Amino acid sequence: MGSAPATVREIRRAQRADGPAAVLAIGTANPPTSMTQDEYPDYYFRVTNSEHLTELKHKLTRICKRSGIEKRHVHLNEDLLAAHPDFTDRSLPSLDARVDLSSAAVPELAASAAARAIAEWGRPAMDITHLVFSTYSGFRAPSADLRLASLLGLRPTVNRTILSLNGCSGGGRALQIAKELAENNRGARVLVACAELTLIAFYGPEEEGGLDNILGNGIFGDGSGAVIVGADPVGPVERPLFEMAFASQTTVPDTEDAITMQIMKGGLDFRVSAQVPRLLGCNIERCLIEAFEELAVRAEWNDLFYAIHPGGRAILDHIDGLLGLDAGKLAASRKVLSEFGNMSGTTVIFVLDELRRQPKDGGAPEWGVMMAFGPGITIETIVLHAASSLQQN
Ligand SMILES: CC(C)(COP(=O)(O)OP(=O)(O)OC[C@H]1O[C@@H](n2cnc3c(N)ncnc32)[C@H](O)[C@@H]1OP(=O)(O)O)[C@@H](O)C(=O)NCCC(=O)NCCSC(=O)/C=C/c1ccc(O)cc1
Repeated sequence: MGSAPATVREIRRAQRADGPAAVLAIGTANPPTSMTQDEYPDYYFRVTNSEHLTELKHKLTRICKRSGIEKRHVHLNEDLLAAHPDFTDRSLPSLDARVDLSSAAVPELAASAAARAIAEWGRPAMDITHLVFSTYSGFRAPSADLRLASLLGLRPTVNRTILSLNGCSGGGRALQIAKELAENNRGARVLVACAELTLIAFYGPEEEGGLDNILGNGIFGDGSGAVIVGADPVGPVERPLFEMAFASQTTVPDTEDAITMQIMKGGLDFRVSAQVPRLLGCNIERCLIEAFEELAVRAEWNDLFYAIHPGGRAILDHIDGLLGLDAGKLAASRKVLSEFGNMSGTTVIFVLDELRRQPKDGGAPEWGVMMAFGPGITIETIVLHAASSLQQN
């Protein structure tokens, strides 16, 4: 006589993880070419044959000086640009060539970051059950996620999801999806990969308007970040870094036009309102209050650690001021901004990586928050709990 068959509810309970999803490993990568902010305006106006647009060059110089950025990495170097001179003029139909270049380069860059994350994780790539890939630079199917799975030797049954055009909130969204997958599938190990290449949106300055393009050229850079997410870590191999205690997405009302992206024949066209730092500033604290109320955790803003997407220096300044943060609270975000610029959705993964490396003189906060912002305006919030190994580090 066998035992009574399990109910669907019992089967479902057994399928779920016991513990919360946790960040188990992080890897990052950048293209080898880098440029300092001091040299960028001369470079940009020279390679786009636009030296005569002196007012715009002065504006880009002012933005570079005020950006809080020292250097950025780019895939589209001078040699590649010489082979694709039409990229400098967005009225020309250059989209095909841009898609060719990014379809090849995005998975390669993501594979570099993911290989580092997998090496740190300590388990074979074949143990990855799910892949969530976010990019604004890929417009082809099969997509960059399939190529990445092949480059890494993932199992043929890996569950793939690709997110496109989430912009700067892409990393935050991908991590939230990974949390859901890990907590709802016992034993799941989710690889989150983000890779962003500005070559899809690079073009020369325009005499009429085009200030969004000048802003973009002053602050955006290329990079890739990868994270392994899983619940119920298998010791001693798996060492959790951050547990993901709560996640939410908020759309700021009436801000659909504040950040927009659209694919055009000449590449990706983007618009960024000068009001973005203020609009975010007005809504950040409400997201934090709601998140910590859900958890019933009493939080003083200065008692938390922060992994904030450094969309621009002015955004970090607004958040610092509105939350009344002590000096250095946003140090990880500012350091990543300084060394790499705004790498859109992937940046927040660099910030998490920086955060876990920072010295914790005299102990570190137990609770913290990751926030990323993108078109919508969308605010992705994840409340993090530092694993014990990190608090003592
Ligand atoms: C570093 C900035 C740009 C300047 O610093 P500042 O302290 O405001 O300094 P100033 O007030 O002196 O401003 C310098 C100049 O920058 C100009 N500026 C100030 N924001 C602006 C503005 N959104 N537009 C175009 N001029 C501006 C500003 O008008 C001014 O021009 P001028 O008076 O002629 O010197 C700062 O304003 C800042 O960090 N802004 C936040 C930028 C921001 O909104 N980032 C998040 C959204 S970005 C996004 O969604 C990306 C999409 C994306 C798209 C394509 C990709 O390839 C990749 C990604």
